[in-house]
Amino acid sequence: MLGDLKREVYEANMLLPKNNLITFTWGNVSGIDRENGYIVIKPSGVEYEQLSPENMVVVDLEGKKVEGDLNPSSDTATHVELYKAFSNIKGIVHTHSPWAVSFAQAGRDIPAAGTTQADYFYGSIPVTRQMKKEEIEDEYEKQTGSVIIETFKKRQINPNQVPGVLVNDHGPFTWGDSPASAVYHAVVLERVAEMTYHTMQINPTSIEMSQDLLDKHYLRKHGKNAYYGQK
Ligand SMILES: O=C(CO)[C@@H](O)[C@@H](O)COP(=O)(O)O
Repeated sequence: MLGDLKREVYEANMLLPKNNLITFTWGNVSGIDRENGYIVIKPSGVEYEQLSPENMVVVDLEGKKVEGDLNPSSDTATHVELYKAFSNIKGIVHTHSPWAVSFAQAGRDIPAAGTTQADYFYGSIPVTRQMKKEEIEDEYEKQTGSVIIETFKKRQINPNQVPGVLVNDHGPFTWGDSPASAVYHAVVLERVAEMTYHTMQINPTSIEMSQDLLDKHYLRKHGKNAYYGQK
């Protein structure tokens, strides 16, 4: 079942170590078949060299395993919540990439400081609030998803325009219209976290880019009159 999606998700997982986003087994990619209501995700705690299309795990939209010998990623319930809430996304990535984690642990957004970020994220990459004791104790991974969704709702951020978040004290989640595009956004997020950290050292007081330049760069790639790249 879902052979093509398993291969796609496997290949997207393998892009994480290739792009230096992974230490040990600290990360995961999933993809969704929305027509049939199935999610394919990396197995939990398995070394990247041991992964294969065949050992990807299939779960339903309740996070229940429907195919696979191995346990699904420990973050499966977070992925499920995000797929349910953000109806356009088709791939999700979680990593512990160090620059993104640095902002998450500091409880700070990554502000939109320049065009590298503006090409992919239409504004700041938000950080969630800290999780409460009861959220940590009961259905922690599902509650992690809920706290992400709450952040986007409360701050009126469109997840199609800002395809990533920092979970406070934890790390980044990104998404996209395929598993590979979610990885692409994870790479961009890590690079802009590093650049922004350095920018903040040079100018600690004022680094936000102008709204005009943010609009120009985001919309020339993603607006209805987008013209960046080839047709
Ligand atoms: O945050 C954690 C573990 O604390 C996980 O995201 C990370 O190690 C990846 O776990 P999985 O191998 O996907 O279960």
